[in-house]
Parts: sequence; C-alpha cells; structure tokens
Amino acid sequence: MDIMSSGLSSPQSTISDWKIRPLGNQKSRNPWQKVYCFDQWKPRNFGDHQIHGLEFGVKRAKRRQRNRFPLKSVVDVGKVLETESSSTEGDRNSSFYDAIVIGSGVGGLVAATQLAVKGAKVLVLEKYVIPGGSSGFYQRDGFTFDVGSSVMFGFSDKGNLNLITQALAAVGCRMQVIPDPTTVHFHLPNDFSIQVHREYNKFISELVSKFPHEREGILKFYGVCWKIFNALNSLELKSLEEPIYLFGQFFKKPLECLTLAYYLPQNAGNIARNYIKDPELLSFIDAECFIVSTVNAMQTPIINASMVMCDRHFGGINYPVGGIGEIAKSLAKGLVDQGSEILYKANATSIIIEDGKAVGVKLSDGRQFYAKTIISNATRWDTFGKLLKKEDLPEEEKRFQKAYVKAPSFLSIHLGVKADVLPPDTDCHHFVLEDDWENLEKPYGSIFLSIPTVLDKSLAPEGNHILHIFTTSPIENWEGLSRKDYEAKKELVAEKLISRLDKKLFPGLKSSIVFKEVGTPKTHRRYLARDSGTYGPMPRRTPKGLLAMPFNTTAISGLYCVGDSCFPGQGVIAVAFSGVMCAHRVAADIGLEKKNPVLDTALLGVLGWLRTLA
Ligand SMILES: NC(=O)c1ccc[n+]([C@@H]2O[C@H](COP(=O)([O-])OP(=O)(O)OC[C@H]3O[C@@H](n4cnc5c(N)ncnc54)[C@H](O)[C@@H]3O)[C@@H](O)[C@H]2O)c1
Ligand SMILES: CC(C)=CCC/C(C)=C/C=C/C(C)=C/C=C/C(C)=C/C=C/C=C(C)/C=C/C=C(C)/C=C/C=C(\C)CCC=C(C)C
Repeated sequence: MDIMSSGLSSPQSTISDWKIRPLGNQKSRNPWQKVYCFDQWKPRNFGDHQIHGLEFGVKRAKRRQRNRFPLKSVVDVGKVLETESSSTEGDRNSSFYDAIVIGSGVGGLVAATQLAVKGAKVLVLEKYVIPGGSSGFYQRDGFTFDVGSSVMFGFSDKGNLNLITQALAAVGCRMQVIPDPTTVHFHLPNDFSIQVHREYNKFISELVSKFPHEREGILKFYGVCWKIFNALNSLELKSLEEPIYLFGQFFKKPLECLTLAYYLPQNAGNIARNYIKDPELLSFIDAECFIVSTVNAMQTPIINASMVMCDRHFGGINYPVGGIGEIAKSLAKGLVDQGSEILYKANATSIIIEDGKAVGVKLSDGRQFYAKTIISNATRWDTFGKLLKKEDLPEEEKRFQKAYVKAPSFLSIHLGVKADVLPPDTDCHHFVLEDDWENLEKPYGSIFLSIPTVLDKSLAPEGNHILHIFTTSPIENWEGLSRKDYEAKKELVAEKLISRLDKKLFPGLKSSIVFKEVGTPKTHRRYLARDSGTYGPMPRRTPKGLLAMPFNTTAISGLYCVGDSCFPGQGVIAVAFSGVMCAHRVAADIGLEKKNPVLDTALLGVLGWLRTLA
C-alpha cells in the first residue's frame, strides 16, 4: 500500500466515520518512517479533536516528506492516514501521544512503562544520552560506575513492595540480582560499629548487645516499623489520589489502611523517643534515618523509615548484575517494546499551556511535542521554576516550597582501586561518621561509601575494585570560582575525604588508586538537570510525617509530577512508587482506568485540605 497516496476524509468527520484497522507488519519504504500498529487502540482514544489533528497531520506530513523531514508515524484508520508527532511551528493539532514524560529517571520510566502497558502511547524526553538520571551509569577505563547510590530496595521476588521488580516485570524484564548480605556497615563515633545484616534477628541481636539496657525499646521501635511495613505490604499499591482504588483498599483492608492513616503524619524520631532513652541509640536511629532522607529521625516520616528498615530484611537488598544502570536500560527497552518512544538529547525548556491546560513540551532545539497529558520527572523546583514561569507559581506549589527545601547537593568521588587494599569480607556499603554525632547532617560531615564490585566483579577490570564515595555538599561552595580554583578545590576536598577513609577503614587506600573522577554539585546540576544539583526535597522544619508531600496531580490541568519531589519522597523505590501512582491517576484521567469525576473532585479537595494542615 502506498501510504503517501492515501486520501483524506472531510475535516468534519467524527470517530464514527472511522474504522481502525491494524497495519500488520507493513514496512515503510522511507527509512526515516516508523510504522505503528494501532490494533490495540480503542476508538475512544480518538476524540474529534484527535481525528482533526490526524488529518491536519497528513497534510503536514506530506509537506514534510517533500522536505525530507522524518515522519514519525502512520496510522491506518480505514483510509491510511499519516501524522507526525513533532512540529517546529507549534501547531496544536498534531497532538498524538497520550502522555509525554519529561525525564527518564526511574520515576519517569516507571510512570511511562506503566502507562504503556495500560495501552497508552507515551513519549519520554530525556536531556541526557542515556536513561536513568541519578540511577544511571557511566563507563571509564573498563570500570562501570553507578551514578548514584547502589543500595536497591524493592528489588526482591517477595510481597507487594518489590516495586522495582514489578515495574520491570510489567514490561517483560526479569533481571539477575546478587543478594547483599549486609545493607550497610555503620562506622560511628566512639568506635561504635554495627552491620545491618540481611537477617533481622542477627541485626537486632547485634544492636541489643551494644545497648542491652534498651532491649525492650529496640524491639518496640522496630516492631512499630514492622507493623507499618506489613500494612503497606498487604495493599495493592496504586494512586492514593484515585478514590475508587483508595476506598476499595479501605474496604478490603480496613485495619491496615487505618494503621497507615494513623502513622501518615508521624515521624520516626517521635516514635523512637516513645520507647528509647539512650542518647547514643537515638543518634543511631538518626543515622539510620539520615541515609533514608538526608535528615534526622525527627524529620523523617515513619512510613518511609519503616519501608527501608524492614524491606532490607524482608526482601533484602539485591544488586542487579551489570550495575544499577541496567534497571533504567531495561525499563527504557521495555517501553519501546510496548510501542512507546524515548528521545535522548531532548532538553525540555518549557511546558506549553493552552487555555490553562498543559498540552505540550518545547525543546531547546525548537521542536514541540503535544500530548493529552504532560508528566514532569524534573524536580518540582525545575518544573515550576524553569519549565513553567516562576511568576505563575500555583498556591499548592507555594505551600510545597514553604514546607520543603532543596536538600544540599553532593560531592561524589568514583575511584578504581587495586583490589588488595580491601580486607577480605569487606561489606558493599558503609556509612562513616568518625568523631562527633553533631556532624551527621553537616556538609562533608558523614561519608557514604559503596563498593559494588564486592557483589559484582564484572564492573571493574580484574584485580580492581570500584569505590563510590559521596557526601553532602551545597552548591554555593562551588560557585564563583575560576576554572583553576574550581579544579584545585575538587582535588583538595576529594583528597580530604579519601584520607578520612584511608585512616578509618582502608589503610593504603590513597596509594592504591588507579582511577579517580570527582563530581561536584555543579556536575550533578548539569548532568542530572536538578536545580542546584539537589539530592531531593527535605522538610524545612519538623514535618507532619508525609502529610504535606504532594502527590502527582498539580494545580495545572493535564500536568502531573513524578519523582522525588512527590509523595513519598527521596529513594529509588520511593520514586518507583510515585511512578506507579502517577500512571494510575493519568490512566484514569485519559480513560484507560475507571474514574468517577464526582469522587475525584471530593478526594482531591480533601487531600489538598489535609496538606494545608501539615
Ligand atoms: N542523587 C543520588 O546519588 C541518587 C542516586 C541513586 C538514586 N537516587 C534516587 O533517585 C531519586 C531521583 O529519581 P527521579 O526519578 O525523581 O529523578 P532523577 O533525577 O533520577 O531523573 C530525572 C531525569 O530527568 C531528566 N530531566 C530533568 N529535566 C529535564 C528536562 N528539562 N528535559 C529533559 N530531561 C530532563 C534528567 O536528565 C534525569 O535523567 C532520588 O530521590 C534518589 O533517592 C539518587
Ligand atoms: C491518602 C490518605 C490521606 C490516607 C490513606 C491511608 C493509606 C492507605 C496510606 C497509604 C500509604 C502508602 C501506600 C504509602 C507508601 C509509602 C512508600 C511505598 C514509601 C516508600 C519509601 C521509600 C523510601 C523512603 C526509600 C528510600 C531509600 C533511600 C533514600 C535509599 C538511599 C540509600 C542511600 C542514599 C544509600 C546509602 C548508601 C550507603 C553507601 C550507606
């Protein structure tokens, strides 16, 4: 069939005039053309508006074909129509996608893949050249480095909270993983060292042996965490902004939902203080929370603390063979396998708003893409400060920015070292705070260290290990420096951190280095496209647990957010949950899932009101 010679219908035609037929395996003769098969599309996906858009797209497509522009898609709707999805001239009529996702962090990818498997046509726009954002990877001199943390929660084959495993399975991926016997080895002031073993009882015994007088308090505090975790684990996790699902869960699991509702506004620090008095043990709980949220226990929602403190024993921490980057790569591949698309080097500069509704995205190279819904995986500060005009900040976002600030960015050092510098049985993850508990939250105060080659040797050339060292660091420390001073400061700060580890953990570390690369907050701002290179949101004051954290809908119709500045916050599994929630809400709004507009209005109103109480 000559797709370019097909006819056009009259512009007045409606969906009833059209018959949607699959194209089968038809191949395009134009090497730039992609031919999509729309057999799974239901007519309801084509409103009048869309049909007109397609027709308009045909004319444009033909013109562009003559100009040798790439066609993006071909739709067979009885007569063959061609349409293109992007436009440099900004015609709103070429709307084609159900959703555009700005950013391919795990949050964005999970939202995109979940939508794609529900039958939506999704376009992901990623500024960088590979997917993953903070969960990406990079390769140098035979080393494969994880960009961010290597601690992967929610990656087991058990229960309902293994959201990473579930997200991959949804697009037909199952990854080989390596179980980590120790989530983290803490090296704390006063020579207090403790390993968080995979086996819960082993960890608790070790903790009780250090604080025998607090045995009961320890059991009670972690007992509350288990109560919350078990409640979470009993639910089917979907959008808390979708009333049919939410009320359904309350009906099916009333006790568990009430437990979660009760703990939703509470923090780990208060709960710990109900049972524990020893200041050093409370400081340890602070350190436990700090690695979850970059703030102390008084500021860490108990639901988030419980999630992490129990999943590490329930499903355990598992590392993907080949590195963390494999997760994003698999999700991106899964997305494309579902018939959706991902564009790299696609730097979104603004969200196009028409009649108060988000309808498209404009890129820095001038291209524009249109969709029924826009999902931003950029932080809320970037979304409402850069992609949308700062001056038009909706009240909801003002409230968010009042309750949460950007956590400081971080300094990270990726090292390749000679393997023999590490003692046998070295753990994969370490948290180091040498002398003074007061330094826990200070910039450069505590050090995170991951050695993923302890689990997967294939990440480094034989005889070597990878060390990923990171610590909090504000971007202000790195601005206004000349190139020379900036480079010198990088060297100096890295040297100090490496010396601390050389002294505390691995004597000889400095002289065993074969590769070193230092990333500053500016590096993270640039490559992760996160405002000030922020690690994520942190509460300005003591929060009411998770109550103030916004979900996925925004004050702008058709615009959704996903990622760590949405409920439940920082963490790969947390952003995966945000992706699941977002996809469910968007699917309901575009007619791929059940929806009740009256209940929607009521629930969204109540949730908005609850946030004002926080
Ligand atoms: N910072 C770390 O060290 C680290 C490491 C691992 C995991 N994590 C976790 O990952 C979470 C973040 O995950 P996430 O999914 O929310 O986001 P993310 O920051 O990982 O990914 C966002 C993606 O969006 C892209 N992007 C941003 N603005 C864009 C634009 N204008 N145009 C096109 N692309 C754009 C970025 O390039 C990036 O790939 C953090 O909370 C953290 O807990 C962090
Ligand atoms: C809707 C209302 C008002 C009421 C209804 C009640 C109800 C049904 C509530 C339901 C709530 C739900 C379902 C909540 C779900 C919450 C979830 C899934 C939370 C998940 C949180 C996960 C977190 C916080 C994970 C964090 C992980 C992190 C940050 C890991 C970081 C690791 C490091 C930084 C590395 C450390 C590294 C070294 C080297 C030590």
